[in-house]
Amino acid sequence: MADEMIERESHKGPVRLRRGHLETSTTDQRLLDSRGPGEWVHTDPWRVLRIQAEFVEGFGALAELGPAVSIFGSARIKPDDPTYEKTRLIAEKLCQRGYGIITGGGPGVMEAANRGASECGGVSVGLGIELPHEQGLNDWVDLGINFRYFFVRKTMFVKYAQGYVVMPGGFGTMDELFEALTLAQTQKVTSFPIVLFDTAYWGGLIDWLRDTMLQSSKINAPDLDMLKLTDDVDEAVEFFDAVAPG
Ligand SMILES: C/C(=C\CNc1ncnc2c1ncn2[C@@H]1O[C@H](COP(=O)(O)O)[C@@H](O)[C@H]1O)CO
Repeated sequence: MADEMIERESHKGPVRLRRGHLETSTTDQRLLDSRGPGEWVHTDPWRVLRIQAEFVEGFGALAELGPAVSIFGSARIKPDDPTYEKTRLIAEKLCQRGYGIITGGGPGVMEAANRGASECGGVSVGLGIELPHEQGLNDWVDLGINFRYFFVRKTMFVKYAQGYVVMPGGFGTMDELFEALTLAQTQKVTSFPIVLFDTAYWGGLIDWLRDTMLQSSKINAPDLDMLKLTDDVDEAVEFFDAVAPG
């Protein structure tokens, strides 16, 4: 009888192992008994798990955030720059209207925005990013998460904000602005108001978008409708009334 010849068998989920396929140790034993070479932690499959873990941490920490506005702008301005005080004021006024403030958690405009929110007693979120020259989160972040991956962090800015305020800034700020414009244009997000604050700084860009990009049919007129260009703190804040909380 064939059955009599089978002395042992083991199961791995739906897989049945007999004779030469039988293993002499358990999965737990193999995990705990050996360290083995460590290069695999630098492989893409392992990175995928780290990326997944970052999404899980971010979604978990921000799930109950409530209405919020993300504020972007230069990491390089100092507190004596007039933009710093304007940013602080915008964050404070948004906070008084019930919005939490989300920033990149760094210095400059980010610090000013977190400061405005924190001093007003509101929700002050900083989504930091691991950089070669570590800056750490600014002192006014009350709920902070440090990300390894830019694209995971950028998902959080969009997902947990009802709109953006974009202060004068450089490449990082432009990246955040144009990602939101692209997501809205392709209808990946709906109703996403964006304030561009400081007409002297952003006016040239708006002119170019309208006179060159739109004029040569690379975008459509409604693509520009969600942008509000202003120098006025109250006007900037009131622009979000269309999506006001409560
Ligand atoms: C270069 C300096 C600090 C870098 N620290 C940053 N920390 C957090 N987030 C940052 C940092 N630098 C850029 N960002 C992101 O991009 C936007 C600002 O970039 P820009 O090029 O200055 O416009 C900002 O909104 C962040 O999300 C200064 O010592």
